[in-house]
Amino acid sequence: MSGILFDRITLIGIGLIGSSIARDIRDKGLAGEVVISTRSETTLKRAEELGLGDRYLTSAAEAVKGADLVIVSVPVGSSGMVAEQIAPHLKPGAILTDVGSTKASVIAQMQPHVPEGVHFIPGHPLAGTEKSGPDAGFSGLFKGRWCIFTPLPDTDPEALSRLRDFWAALGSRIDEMDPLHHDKVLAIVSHLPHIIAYNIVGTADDLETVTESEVIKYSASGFRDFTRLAASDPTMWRDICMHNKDAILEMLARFSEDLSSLQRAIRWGEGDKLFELFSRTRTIRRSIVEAGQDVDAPDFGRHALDPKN
Ligand SMILES: NC(=O)C1=CN([C@@H]2O[C@H](COP(=O)(O)OP(=O)(O)OC[C@H]3O[C@@H](n4cnc5c(N)ncnc54)[C@H](O)[C@@H]3O)[C@@H](O)[C@H]2O)C=CC1
Ligand SMILES: O=C(O)C(=O)Cc1ccc(O)cc1
Repeated sequence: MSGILFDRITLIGIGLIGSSIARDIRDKGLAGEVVISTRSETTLKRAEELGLGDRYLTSAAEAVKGADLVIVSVPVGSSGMVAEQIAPHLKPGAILTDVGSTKASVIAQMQPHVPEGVHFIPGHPLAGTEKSGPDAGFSGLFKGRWCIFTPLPDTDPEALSRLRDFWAALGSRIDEMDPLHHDKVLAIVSHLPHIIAYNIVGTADDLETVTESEVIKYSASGFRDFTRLAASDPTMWRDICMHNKDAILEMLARFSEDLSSLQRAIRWGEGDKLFELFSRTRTIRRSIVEAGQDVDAPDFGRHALDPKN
């Protein structure tokens, strides 16, 4: 138990991320009241069955009334529409935040709707899995993981400090970044790996000389890791690709160049070149493990690797 940080918290979108936040709020007693809104009746009903909040509404506009903290957890392509719906109903002094995987586009979509007196602080917890929906969430998802804020230049320090306290109560480590820089960093560490995974699994699926049953049967190798990422939600990843287009294309150009160089080294039997690259990348992995950011870190890794998930 951490104690009440906000009298009323409204969660818009109750999928993997929204429901994980809801579970932590409930378990740690961080809010006087939790109001949940999502546009699908079925998802809302499921959230109620799971006991994720105190009140459940399909209308986001109704749900934000009187809320001290509003957290938008919807696919990034829907953030502008949600902001437009809720804007006239936000309480003066309220904090409005999001969890979207891209930041410059979310800011461009949401900020024009945010009324004077409401503190809009964009955020992104770097924690998740390939699952989606309210059943996929779990408490402790954010423990030991980074949460990056990309505050706007005139952000109220008091509001920022309250939001930092909230994410700290969920166990997150907190950083701040310029939105465009965030989008570049995430393009290489998160968006490209997913795109590469979608691509390699698609390539395997298209092969004429290797059957689908062979791919499934023998995939207990490197390929298996790619299939986990490639099982991620299509709506979410379509939106990320469309809303972080420039940074992703920049990283893909670099990636393709480096891949061509690797292809050339293999073609010409340049063993030393291959050995040098594979040794360099190995040290990156070691640094990640040493920093506690590998899959065996906190609850995230164990959950994601559990065959039931
Ligand atoms: N899945 C992950 O690993 C991570 C996702 N994110 C970001 O978090 C956000 C949510 O992702 P997930 O929870 O994984 O997705 P999800 O698919 O599990 O849940 C999305 C939720 O948004 C609702 N929704 C969709 N459009 C809506 C609208 N117009 N109005 C109201 N509700 C709407 C859906 O009904 C659902 O409840 C996305 O922006 C994603 O980029 C951030 C970190 C990690
Ligand atoms: O499942 C994985 O490996 C992830 O990388 C989850 C994830 C997806 C999107 C984000 O913006 C942050 C984390």
